[in-house]
Amino acid sequence: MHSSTLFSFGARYPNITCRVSPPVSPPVASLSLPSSSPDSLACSLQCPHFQSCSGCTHELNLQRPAVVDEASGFFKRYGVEDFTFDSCRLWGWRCRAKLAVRGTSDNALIGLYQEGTHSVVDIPECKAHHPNINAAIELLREGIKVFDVVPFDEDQGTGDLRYVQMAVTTHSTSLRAPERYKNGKVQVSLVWNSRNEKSHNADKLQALSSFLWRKGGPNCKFHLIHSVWANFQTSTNNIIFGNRWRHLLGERDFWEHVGGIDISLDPSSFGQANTRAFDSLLWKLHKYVPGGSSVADLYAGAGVIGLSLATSRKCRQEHIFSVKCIEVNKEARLSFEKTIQRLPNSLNCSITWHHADASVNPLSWIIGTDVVVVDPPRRGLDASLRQILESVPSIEKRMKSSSQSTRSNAKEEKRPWILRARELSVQAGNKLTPEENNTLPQRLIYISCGWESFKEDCKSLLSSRAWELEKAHGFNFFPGTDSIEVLAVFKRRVVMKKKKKSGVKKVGLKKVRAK
Ligand SMILES: C[S@@+](CC[C@H](N)C(=O)[O-])C[C@H]1O[C@@H](n2cnc3c(N)ncnc32)[C@H](O)[C@@H]1O
Repeated sequence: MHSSTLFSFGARYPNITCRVSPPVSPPVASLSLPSSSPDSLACSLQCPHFQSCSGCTHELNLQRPAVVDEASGFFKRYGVEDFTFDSCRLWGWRCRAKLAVRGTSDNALIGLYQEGTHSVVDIPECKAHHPNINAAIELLREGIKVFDVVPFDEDQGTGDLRYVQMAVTTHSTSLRAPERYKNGKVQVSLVWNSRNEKSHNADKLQALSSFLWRKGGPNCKFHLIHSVWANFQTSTNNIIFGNRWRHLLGERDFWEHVGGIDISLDPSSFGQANTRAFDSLLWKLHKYVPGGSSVADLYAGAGVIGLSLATSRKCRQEHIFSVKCIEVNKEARLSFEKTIQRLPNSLNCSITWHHADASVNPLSWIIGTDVVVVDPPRRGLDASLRQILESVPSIEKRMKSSSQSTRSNAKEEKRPWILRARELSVQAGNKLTPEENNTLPQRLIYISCGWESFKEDCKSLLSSRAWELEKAHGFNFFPGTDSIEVLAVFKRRVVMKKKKKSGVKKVGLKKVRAK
């Protein structure tokens, strides 16, 4: 029997309830719905901006993007028969949005680019956004008008406000659990077209942020705004954020609760847009990391995956666990440092975060671990890391045959990038970093938001014969698109030892016979 998931969403959304049966058995393909079936209409986007906005590409069957069938077939070919897909929340799932601000102060356009253009489409009724993001956008629009804030003009490089990032926190322990999601509060980051807060248009920035706080802050009937930040960016390229951030109003720290831990996310660090789906993925992930493992979390961001694993119950029972997080964006360190302050004191585990590029000498990060978790950007694994993962059996063989341990090599480490990464590391947990040993991972967990690059990486890893696929799960991280998040579990391939040709015995036998 299939278990069912019930979806519904609040007042601003079409009053639709959609019942979905996750395909466990019979196989996924046989459960796919024809595109015109009543179910596919029931789970349709119903967004007035569909087609003009580039955010969503698929209007029907939100509960089951077409790529799920492809993924199911792909995994089946590689031996995983029981691929599962978690449909998650279908509307109002996006808790983090970066939106361009263009047009005029009287008629500001706040939204995404039209596909293939630099024309911004206003999306006040976006069905993917958490409803409070839409409410905050309306407040912002009003403020832009009242204070004559000039939206950015890309051609001229003029104007005040370039982009806005809206991030929703649903972590409010003063509310009952079912109330928390819909009462999420919005952290607003205004990307201001100036070098700093002393520029000529700074008074408008102050006025706009005070307006947002006055109209949406804690003294309002509905407390909508969590905080207001400014980011200063004057560059002419397409990079959204500049390097300078200023906290203007409201709470400085932004907390969310996923995978069993409170996580702090600064506006400058990477955060998953679909908070609830990410939570489901993390709980599933816990199952695949045995207690007592040493884990490398590569492409770690603020270390959410590694820290969630470190606090999983298994770890606390077994008391031997280490987690190394490797991340190239140094801004994420601050969020990691705040998050570890809320971890349980009793955590008997070594946890480190390293500011490093996982593609540079990747062996140094995976050596001494049992489990490697990778969560790369959409483009997939860096080639150097993939090659090292594929060479794990031969490296292991070489290490076994060599009497010199890599640990003694590590003592004399002189490579500047490794030394720099060690200097910039942060340590947490009651345990000191365990002595490095020469173990190499037995399990690889690949979390992917880029299906096409994942397929290539997966085929390459499997054809190296170092790994085999054990399990695979999909999560509906981006309803309205044909993208999914994949959690794939690989284990080291067991190489059957060839039977020794018993040459000597045969010779012996022959000899016996000869006698
Ligand atoms: C998809 S995000 C995942 C972040 C984190 N695992 C999470 O769920 O919050 C990918 C992360 O990889 C980082 N990254 C990209 N290239 C990297 C590299 N070569 N080495 C280390 N980190 C990298 C990015 O800065 C980003 O934080």
